[in-house]
Amino acid sequence: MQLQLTGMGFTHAGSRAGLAPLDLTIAHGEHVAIIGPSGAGKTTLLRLLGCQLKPTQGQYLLDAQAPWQLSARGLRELRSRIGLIHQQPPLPPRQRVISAIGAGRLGQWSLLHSLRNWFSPQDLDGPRRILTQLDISEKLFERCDQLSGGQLQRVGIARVLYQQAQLILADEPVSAMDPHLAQHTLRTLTEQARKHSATLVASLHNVDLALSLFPRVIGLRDGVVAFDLPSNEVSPAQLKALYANERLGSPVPSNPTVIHIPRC
Ligand SMILES: Nc1ncnc2c1ncn2[C@@H]1O[C@H](COP(=O)(O)OP(=O)(O)OP(=O)(O)O)[C@@H](O)[C@H]1O
Repeated sequence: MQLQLTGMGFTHAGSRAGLAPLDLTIAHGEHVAIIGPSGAGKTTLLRLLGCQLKPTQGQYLLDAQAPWQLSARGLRELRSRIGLIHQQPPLPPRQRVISAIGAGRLGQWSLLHSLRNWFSPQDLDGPRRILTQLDISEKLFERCDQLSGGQLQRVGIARVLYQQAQLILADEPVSAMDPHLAQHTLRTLTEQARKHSATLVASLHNVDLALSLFPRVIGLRDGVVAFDLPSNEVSPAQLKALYANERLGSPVPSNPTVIHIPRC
């Protein structure tokens, strides 16, 4: 999907925080990482892109359609093409992993097929294949509340990959994983998104992963775009300025890329 923002901004109700008006175009199939300090507006931007929040200013077009001018049914159809990956996937605790992944296609199935799937999962191979790619296939029949945070995050990713979303919006998708697992998982996500020509926008606190796995990186600070560059053009000085924290003094490392993960 293609995303086009023109002077699009957002202010949270009862607060002055949000997102300053911005112009941004993300091409069909493009992969973009959003980085920036806590409170910069990364989640707010992703929620706007996913049509969960309505902009308070400007225009947002998704594949040349204005989502908020669509009928309720049109908006539902549009949302069914968007896959949201949450830092803490909102999966029912007692639900089995197989059902949680299958639910990714609920918006595409008939009522009858959904009901059948509710009682007995109709497709085992698809979810199992994706879980294998994410190195967690042994959890196919486990309950979601028996998984660790990192395992649950992988189930959330598997659900969106199974959905075959055309736009994937990932908010800190690997934050609960150790560095090597985070790299493997994010690499799998980007490879699968590329294979299906899905547009991918992900917020990440791990700058190394953002720079190594995403060709374009947007730095956000205080609701304002600080830079929007090819990842190989982002300089240490720009990263240092992005994460500078005047209130906490100077914990900013001279080289802010904290975890060094080999690029394979
Ligand atoms: N529902 C809300 N009502 C009022 N203000 C909000 C709301 N949600 C977020 N904010 C404010 O909007 C700003 C941006 O928040 P947001 O969650 O988008 O930041 P973030 O970059 O995702 O942060 P983090 O990295 O900590 O997740 C913050 O100042 C936050 O306090």
